[in-house]
Amino acid sequence: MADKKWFTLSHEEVERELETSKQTGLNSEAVDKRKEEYGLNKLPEDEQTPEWVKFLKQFNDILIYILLAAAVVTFFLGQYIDTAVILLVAVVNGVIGYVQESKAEKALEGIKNMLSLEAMVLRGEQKAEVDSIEIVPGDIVILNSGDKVPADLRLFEEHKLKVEESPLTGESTSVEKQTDKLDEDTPLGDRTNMVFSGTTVSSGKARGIVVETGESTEIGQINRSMNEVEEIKTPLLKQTDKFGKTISVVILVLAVLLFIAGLLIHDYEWGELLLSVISLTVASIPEGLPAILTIILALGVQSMADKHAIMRTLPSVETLGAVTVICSDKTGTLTKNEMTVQSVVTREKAYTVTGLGYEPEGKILDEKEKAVDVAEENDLKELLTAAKTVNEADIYKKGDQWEVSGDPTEGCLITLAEKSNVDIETLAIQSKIPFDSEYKYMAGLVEESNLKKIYIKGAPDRLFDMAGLGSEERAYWEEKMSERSKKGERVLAVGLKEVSEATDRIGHDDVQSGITLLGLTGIIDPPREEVIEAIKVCKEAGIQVKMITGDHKETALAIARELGITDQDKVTEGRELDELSEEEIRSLVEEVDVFARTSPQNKLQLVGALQNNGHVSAMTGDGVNDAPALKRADIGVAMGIKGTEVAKEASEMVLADDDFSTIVNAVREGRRVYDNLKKTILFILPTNGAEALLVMAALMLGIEMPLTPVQILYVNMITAVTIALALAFEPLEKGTMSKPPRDPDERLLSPYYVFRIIFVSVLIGGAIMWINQGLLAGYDSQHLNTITLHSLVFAQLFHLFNVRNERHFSLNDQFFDNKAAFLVSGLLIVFQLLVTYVPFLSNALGLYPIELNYWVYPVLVGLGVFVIVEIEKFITHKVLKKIKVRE
Ligand SMILES: Nc1ncnc2c1ncn2[C@@H]1O[C@H](COP(=O)(O)OP(=O)(O)OP(=O)(O)O)[C@@H](O)[C@H]1O
Ligand SMILES: [Ca+2]
Repeated sequence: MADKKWFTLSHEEVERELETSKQTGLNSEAVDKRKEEYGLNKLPEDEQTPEWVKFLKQFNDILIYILLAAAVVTFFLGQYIDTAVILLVAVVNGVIGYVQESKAEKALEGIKNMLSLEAMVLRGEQKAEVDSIEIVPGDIVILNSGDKVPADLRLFEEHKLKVEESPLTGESTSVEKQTDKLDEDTPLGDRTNMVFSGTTVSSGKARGIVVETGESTEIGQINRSMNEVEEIKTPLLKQTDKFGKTISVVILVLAVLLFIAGLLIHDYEWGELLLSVISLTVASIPEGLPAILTIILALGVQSMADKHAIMRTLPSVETLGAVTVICSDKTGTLTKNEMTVQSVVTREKAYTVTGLGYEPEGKILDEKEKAVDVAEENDLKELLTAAKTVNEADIYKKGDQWEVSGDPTEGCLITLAEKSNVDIETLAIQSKIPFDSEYKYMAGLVEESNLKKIYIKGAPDRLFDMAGLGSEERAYWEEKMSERSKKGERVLAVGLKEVSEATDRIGHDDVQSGITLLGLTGIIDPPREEVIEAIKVCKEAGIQVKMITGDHKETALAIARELGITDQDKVTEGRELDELSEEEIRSLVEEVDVFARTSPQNKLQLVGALQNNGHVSAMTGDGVNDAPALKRADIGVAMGIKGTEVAKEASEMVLADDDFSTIVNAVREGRRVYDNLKKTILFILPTNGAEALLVMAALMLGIEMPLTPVQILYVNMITAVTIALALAFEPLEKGTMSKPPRDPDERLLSPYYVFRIIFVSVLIGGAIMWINQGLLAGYDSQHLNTITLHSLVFAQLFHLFNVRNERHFSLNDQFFDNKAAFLVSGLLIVFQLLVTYVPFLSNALGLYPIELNYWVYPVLVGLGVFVIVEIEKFITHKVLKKIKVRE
């Protein structure tokens, strides 16, 4: 169908052509049939990189090049076993890297599926949310502000629709749309009666008939994928990449120098010398490190997803751990978004309402607690009619639970109307002003017994202005509003305006004056209990929490105080921000925690100011106009439930449950992942350091090599791949969440860490030298090699338990929490026994099946390393603390 010019047809013709109905949509049989005929509504997957290319890519690494060069050299020296083992290591390393990368990719893929695009369609007379890949030609799609257009549509109904078509045309300004047919030669950018798959609705709403799906859509023909695949490399991994390159250069230079020194000082035979230098090179390369780091990140993303925080990019996992301020919406994030109207005030009377939740059971009582007859209360009756009419929500029973579809603020008004003892009418709306958080009200034009009027509901302060109240009247309403807001209730005002009979369209200009207030409704929205705890956690962790809400300042403050966000009375309104200079906002934002009546632009001002103050900010948002602030924030957080597609796309993280505590949990997870990445590096590098020292010492002293290249490779692989993996499962250290966030510019390897790596390398290397040259001097090389290998492995095994805790080792429950640490320790010991006593393996590695008493040495080296490093940690922390105190 792709060559059909749908825009040249009237929408009635399109309707006939596609055998559908604008009123009822397709029925399920038709949908099933068309799915078979046209296939799913998706673009072909991106040209997949073949698996073998992905595998070969693993070898495209300078460290591996060095290994391969070593293999070539050993081959020409006739050391075929060495060649084979070096090649084997390169291959094993490639396989591991490949498997890890596929795993990470799968995890991201799964998470992407969790974010699949939904679309609202009309099917069999019912509105329904469906996965957008299920959409077929002829479907009637309903678009709202913030939606992503799921297929190419021919519009037949629109209200102020504006669409951003940059994915298609490259133009970032929004295009206005209409529904009439167009000339055949209209270019793509001007086909205003169509909307195209992949573009987004920036404002307004519309309905259209699906004319093209999948590959036949315009975007499908351009063949650009809708979701670009995220890069797997994160800033941290890039940092380690660079680090790897630096190390390689250092190693190569060292190797050359050593080779020359060896020739000059000891006049070794050059072949033998070359072998030793190769040992050094191989020893110093941390082959397994990159793979381990990737898997730690991928596991982190996975565990965040399990906790309802869906990360859209891998680097954000690291950024999360550095967050210093969280800016949150109020409604639905800090509160439950379960609205109940508890009171109504009109010009003359005040009423209370019984019942909780959306269940339409309860009574409207007067001041004497007597059920009122709504038929006799004119203002109340009209208020209920207006509230029910200018309303797009619905309540329905699901099991024994009453639920709301649409905006809960509107749903509770339906429930209120249902509690009336007389039937409240829903009038037909002839023209409407949809709700927009910029304007904070919503209105509809209705006609009742030949009288035209506008019903309006929205923020009281806005409606007061429109009503042009006298000072006495204003004082009356302000007091009624304030009474309720101070209790944390959300107050909504309802009003009307009579208009001339000729009016058939309304806009914002028509409601700026002449409104008659019918009354106010006081709505409770209880805070989420778990948020109180989450906010305490933030405060302890040095993370500031700011409430940025569209609600009234007294309501905002009451809720903020209840949740513990602030204990002061400071609150700033959006319009006050508009008056301030950037400098002033920067200092204000450090002092005020509650911002009320804000517009989406205010959010952008606030993130900007926070960032200029050096903060790393997380910012929540749900609407289209929140997108700029979400993009600007270091971690944009979109709501999974009430958020729009545009908001999700602009953000780094999506909250599956819209809950503030989920953000805090994600930050905690971010800190854990970052700590474990650091610990892994701290753990792995001393293996290489110690080996390099041993090889260098042997060369310089002119003694026999303590390990063969094969043995060195074995040690590197076994420590990196088995023991280090345990660190991925290390729980968050106690006390991490009572420390301030890390400096975002902090280097992965702090000077202290560099010291620690050198210290432990020297410790292990020194201990082994002492055994070889002192205690067991004169023993045959097979014994010595075997004991050296076991000593290295045992030293690292014990060292793992040093690294698990930043401060000092203790036998708390956390120690036992990481089952993986014990599992790998057990496995490692079994491995060591196998390679020593199974003849086939010990031959391959060149090990000697040592007598039992020799095991004393490796165990003592391990224990010694453990104790000394613990002492070093203890002293260092004392010293560091002193330095800090003095500062
Ligand atoms: N459906 C609605 N119809 C009319 N007015 C509304 C509606 N929803 C909200 N309002 C009014 O607009 C104000 C701002 O609403 P908005 O959705 O921007 O923020 P919010 O939901 O109150 O708070 P938050 O930004 O914390 O989620 C509300 O305080 C209310 O007075
Ligand atoms: Ca909001």
